[in-house]
Amino acid sequence: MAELTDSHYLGFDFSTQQLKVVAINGKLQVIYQSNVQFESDLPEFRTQGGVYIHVDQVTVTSPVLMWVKALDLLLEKMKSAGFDFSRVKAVSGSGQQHGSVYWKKGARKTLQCLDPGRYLHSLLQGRFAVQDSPVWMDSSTSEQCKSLECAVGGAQQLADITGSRAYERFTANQIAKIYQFQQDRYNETERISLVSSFAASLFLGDYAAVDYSDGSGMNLMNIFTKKWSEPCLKATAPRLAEKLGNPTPPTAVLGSVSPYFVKRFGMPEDCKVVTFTGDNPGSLAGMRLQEGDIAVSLGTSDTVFLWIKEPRPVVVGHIFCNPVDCLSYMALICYKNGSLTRERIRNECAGGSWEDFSTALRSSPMGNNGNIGIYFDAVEITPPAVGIHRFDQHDKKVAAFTLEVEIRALVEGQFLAKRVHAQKLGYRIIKGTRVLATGGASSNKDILQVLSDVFNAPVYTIDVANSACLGCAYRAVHGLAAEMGMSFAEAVNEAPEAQLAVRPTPGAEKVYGPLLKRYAELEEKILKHTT
Ligand SMILES: Nc1ncnc2c1ncn2[C@@H]1O[C@H](COP(=O)(O)OP(=O)(O)O)[C@@H](O)[C@H]1O
Ligand SMILES: O=C(CO)[C@@H](O)[C@H](O)COP(=O)(O)O
Repeated sequence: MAELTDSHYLGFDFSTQQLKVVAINGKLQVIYQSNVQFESDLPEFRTQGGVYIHVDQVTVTSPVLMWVKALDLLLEKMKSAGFDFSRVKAVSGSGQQHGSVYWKKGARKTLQCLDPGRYLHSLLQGRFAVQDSPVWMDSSTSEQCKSLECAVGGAQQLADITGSRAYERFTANQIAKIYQFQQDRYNETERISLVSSFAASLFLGDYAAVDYSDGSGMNLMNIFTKKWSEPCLKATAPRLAEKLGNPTPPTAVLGSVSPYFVKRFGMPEDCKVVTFTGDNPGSLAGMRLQEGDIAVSLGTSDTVFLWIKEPRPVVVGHIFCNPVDCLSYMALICYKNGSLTRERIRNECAGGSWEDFSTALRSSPMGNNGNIGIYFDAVEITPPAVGIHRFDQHDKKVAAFTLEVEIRALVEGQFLAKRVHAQKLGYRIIKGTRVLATGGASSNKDILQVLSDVFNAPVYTIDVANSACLGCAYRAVHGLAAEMGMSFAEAVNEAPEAQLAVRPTPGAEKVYGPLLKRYAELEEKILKHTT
């Protein structure tokens, strides 16, 4: 038993607004958590919530060195807090999906001989061909999307290969844009990483492979053969396969940590680096999602995801390889207007207070007296539309709502969209369905109550709001166990179960049934006017 509590496993998450870490012991108990906020802890990079929104409003990037410096800061913070690195048996992690990092020729050598007397950010300065990495919030690559779909015979054909039609934020389209507009930078690039494999490379002291699950968010990998698709590579940029390396199973042990971490932080020489993955796949692991459950992540982006066995890619949403079971898949729908839109409405309608935002939700009726709001501050992903759309009970467009109605309309509209789209993907809410909620906003019970009412299902949460970090700490444990043939479920069997947070209010289905139908029709109408 002592052996179990003595061993430590780390899970990192390089997400949009912050870098977070969770440490667990061999009994899967959380023993440490910390984070570094990009905007407030690293003000020298002058990001807004970790990103730069460019003047065209559609190009969105993050400075790659900020992520490196955040890791320096977080590790120093852990050291000052007395965290015992010498007990760490394995490290894994996740990153915001789709974002890409361009390592300059020669960077591999630098990674292989990092001087433990210096910070990573000073060692890696000048080692990137592109300083500002395109991230998932970018929607500037419509042209590249069109030509990728055209090259493989259409949107459905691309989905049949890669699990998704072409999306602006997907890495192939971002790489194509860099090749077309910054060819010298592309030519200077020795390796292209995802945010997840970039982070793994820092720990490994060498280029880390892209895993199947995060690799599914690139429009480049065949999700069935788990190899790069030749037609997609060819349509994106020349000599791309050699810059990507081969994809690897998410459970693979990549090697031991770089001597940098042994000498600087006292990690054991045989501490393993388990493949890093995307943050949503990481959350699937953290929530120990089971078939039949539906997960709703309320982070910077909102996402809905499911565990599926038989993938049937369509042109709505995405199919990714499953991060914990190579024979399964996960379906995912992503929304750009998540927490940032809730924050805007909180600031405008509740004086910047989540408490007052919650009071407004509690004091307004389910169904909002028939008022529906659709709030796309930025061009949405599902559906690709923009603007603020308010409708009264007769579906008549109105210019404004009262403050309380506006707050409820936003939250109800966001959850109606999720249920409508999940059902379009084939998901059915049945008796016994559990909604598992995670992400920053899942700490808000009043938001969860609306989620539970709209889905007419109980909502469960886990103790750690950052399920991606926790999931990656679990994945670190499993990485070692998988080498002995153990499944993920077996490896984390003892982990705490998700807890019931809220149950649906009686009568909810009667209220939201008709609203779901109206929401779907109104969204169709908006989309018709957009395209
Ligand atoms: N009490 C709350 N109610 C609603 N939203 C909240 C609350 N606390 C935090 N949040 C939201 O959580 C978001 C961050 O979520 P998180 O999952 O940590 O994001 P990411 O992983 O993308 O960095 C913030 O942008 C904030 O709007
Ligand atoms: O684009 C997607 C998923 O397809 C996003 O969900 C990103 O993975 C960003 O994650 P958060 O930082 O919002 O958790």
